[in-house]
Amino acid sequence: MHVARFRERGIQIIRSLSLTCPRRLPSSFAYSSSSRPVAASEKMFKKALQDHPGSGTRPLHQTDLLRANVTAHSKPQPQQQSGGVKRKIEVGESSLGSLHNAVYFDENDFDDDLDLDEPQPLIAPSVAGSTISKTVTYPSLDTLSRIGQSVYGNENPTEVNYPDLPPISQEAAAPPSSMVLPWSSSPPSHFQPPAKKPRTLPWTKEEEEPRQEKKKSFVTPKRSRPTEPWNKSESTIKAEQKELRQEYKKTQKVDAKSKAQDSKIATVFLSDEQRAVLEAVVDRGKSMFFTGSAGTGKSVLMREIIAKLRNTYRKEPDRIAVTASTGLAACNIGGVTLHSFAGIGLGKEPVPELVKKIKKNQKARNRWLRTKVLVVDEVSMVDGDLFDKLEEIARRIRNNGRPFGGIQLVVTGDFFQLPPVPDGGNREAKFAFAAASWTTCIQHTVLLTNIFRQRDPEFADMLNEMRLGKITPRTIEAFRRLSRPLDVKDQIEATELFPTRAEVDGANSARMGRLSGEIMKFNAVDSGTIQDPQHRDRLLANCMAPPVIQLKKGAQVMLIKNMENSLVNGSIGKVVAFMSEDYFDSYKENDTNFTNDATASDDEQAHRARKKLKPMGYKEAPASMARKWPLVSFLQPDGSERHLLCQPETWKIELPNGEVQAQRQQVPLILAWALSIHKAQGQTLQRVKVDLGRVFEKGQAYVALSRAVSQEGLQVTRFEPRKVMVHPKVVEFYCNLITITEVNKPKLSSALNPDDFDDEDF
Ligand SMILES: Nc1ncnc2c1ncn2[C@@H]1O[C@H](COP(=O)(O)OP(=O)(O)OP(=O)(O)O)[C@@H](O)[C@H]1O
Ligand SMILES: [Mg+2]
Repeated sequence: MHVARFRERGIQIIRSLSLTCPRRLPSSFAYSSSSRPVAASEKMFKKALQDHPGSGTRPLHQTDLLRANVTAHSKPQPQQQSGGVKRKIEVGESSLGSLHNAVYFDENDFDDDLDLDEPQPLIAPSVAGSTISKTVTYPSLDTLSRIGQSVYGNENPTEVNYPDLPPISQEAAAPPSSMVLPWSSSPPSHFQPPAKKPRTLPWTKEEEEPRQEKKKSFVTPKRSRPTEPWNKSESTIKAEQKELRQEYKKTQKVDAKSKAQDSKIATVFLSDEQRAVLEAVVDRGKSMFFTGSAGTGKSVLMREIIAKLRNTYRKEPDRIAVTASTGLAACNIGGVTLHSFAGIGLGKEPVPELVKKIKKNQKARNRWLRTKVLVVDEVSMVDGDLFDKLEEIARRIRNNGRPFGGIQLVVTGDFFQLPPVPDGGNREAKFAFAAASWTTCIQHTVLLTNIFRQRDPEFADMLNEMRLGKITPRTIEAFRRLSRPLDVKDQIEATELFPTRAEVDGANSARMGRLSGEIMKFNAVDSGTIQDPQHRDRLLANCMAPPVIQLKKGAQVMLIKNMENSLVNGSIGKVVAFMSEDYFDSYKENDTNFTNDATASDDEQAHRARKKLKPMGYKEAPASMARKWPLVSFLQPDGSERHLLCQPETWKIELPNGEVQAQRQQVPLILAWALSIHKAQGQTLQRVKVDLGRVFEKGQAYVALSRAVSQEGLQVTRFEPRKVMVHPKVVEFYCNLITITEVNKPKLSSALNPDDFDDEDF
């Protein structure tokens, strides 16, 4: 229904602010793809063979390179490639890891490259190129499979001293956070012995179930049995690292398997404007920036684009580089930071030095050479100077004078949200759109306008006013009215958002302290190809999943992985028990045997439950298998509960070639009484409480408030219009966007006229 409503509100596609076509470039940019890189690669290869005559590889001939070019050009979006990379793929054994060992490149081998490959100084592409004015036509709606891959990691026993059985007494959790469980709600049939049939997943039959059956449902994601111990020996770790280096190959094999898992995520029907972007990127290979208010489905669209691109390049996964401005954003989309992709460290040095640095690093150099599509998420936090540096690096390393060295850019974000982090100096943040090369690299800019997160148009308009920094007195009043406490009828409290981590930690530990009951500690298992523990820890510091999480029964938690259509990243719930997977299976089938008895202790209840279950065929798992995991009750928008046994999931920091630099296995939960605004960016929350008193950054107030789905679910305290800070350059950028395209002029130009931003209302 809301789709129809949004259609009424109109679709506005903005066709580029100054759309510069890279086709007509100065002749110095029309670099021919063939001779120099080929010569360079052959020389390097010969040198490698001389240095390591026993490597047993055959030399690469011109025909190989020709064939490589033909292969590359037969792809849907052909781009010029340096022959230097094909050498690495086609020589020697099939595995990239073993090839790396066999060909033996080390840093010094590339000293020659500096002479060979250093291109003539390239002049930045002219902005005054020809202008594309391509009309985007909308396709009809279609079913698209949604991604949101859940990767089930292996489970390993920790050293945690777990209690024997799930603590289920109501007393154990101090009011008001404890949850009253509807233990006796099951029909008598649930007293029957567990059916001896293979485990089925509740969501697959959800449609057929009568409505009342939905009241409470149990979910155990399908997962493999534990295959490796929690504590690993050194040799196991080494073997695992070797395995990870070759994982990109395995990824191919398990493709079908992971697709099956994805199917539990509901299919998303992209809106017309989302589909238009998807087609322009995937089918026509356009470099695009798509933007829009919070909740317009940018992330959903980006996930869809990545899935489609990965499918297009399924035989060469390293052609797609998935990156984001910050570690947190990168971890959320399974990519790496832009810095990490580029191999530039902090990237403070001038471009020639950075180019030398990259050329000495074979892996980084290959990434630049192999990449055909560079995805950049949360671009509002990318520094403009960094963008320019990367653009020049791309041209130099790839010996290709086209914008960004001919790499297709797929960029998203909302510049009204969090800005680039200042680099410590006095320099004011420079946005990516202010980069000299921005307009040359981005062929189309699309403004998404359908807001999905807030279905109430009045609330969506209030937030849009806030986004633009132009708040009417009526909206100010409406926000001030939201200072009342939320009317909450169940056990899930509003998540408080704070600007600083210290405030978040303080709020969460205060709430944990009020709960009685045993603390359960879950340690993450980290691994990856990066062996230096400090380096790995630095990378994983940005992971949504913490290294250690302490939980108690009654703790409010947020799910940080997409599990299936109604249990997604951002779902809020309460821990109701801790139990093993086997125990959960019995619990699922016989939940009335676990009926809550306020007078009995946890141990007594568990003993009773066991006694009842024994004659029904329940066998207690051996101690090694009996690891206990948090059982979380998630409240669904329709008021029903879903119980999920939260077993460890995997987060990866993965380079485009499939190399997993670092990975973390941890239960997919974080404490959610309080959350930092930074961590909340990108989330959709049903109940939010925001105190704007300490907000200090431009865009911060907007990010915080726009997480809410409705006014009923939002409490705002200390609302002051001056807390709603908007960067004037961002306003100007979006004004130009509208002025140039003149799409939907009457509606949007009145909302975004630059003269409106004189602060008269403040
Ligand atoms: N085509 C669609 N159909 C239905 N729901 C959608 C669609 N696209 C997005 N949504 C839903 O809208 C909500 C917001 O989407 P998403 O997080 O992608 O927005 P966003 O633009 O990335 O927001 P933000 O700027 O805050 O990160 C999510 O709950 C998502 O599931
Ligand atoms: Mg997003």
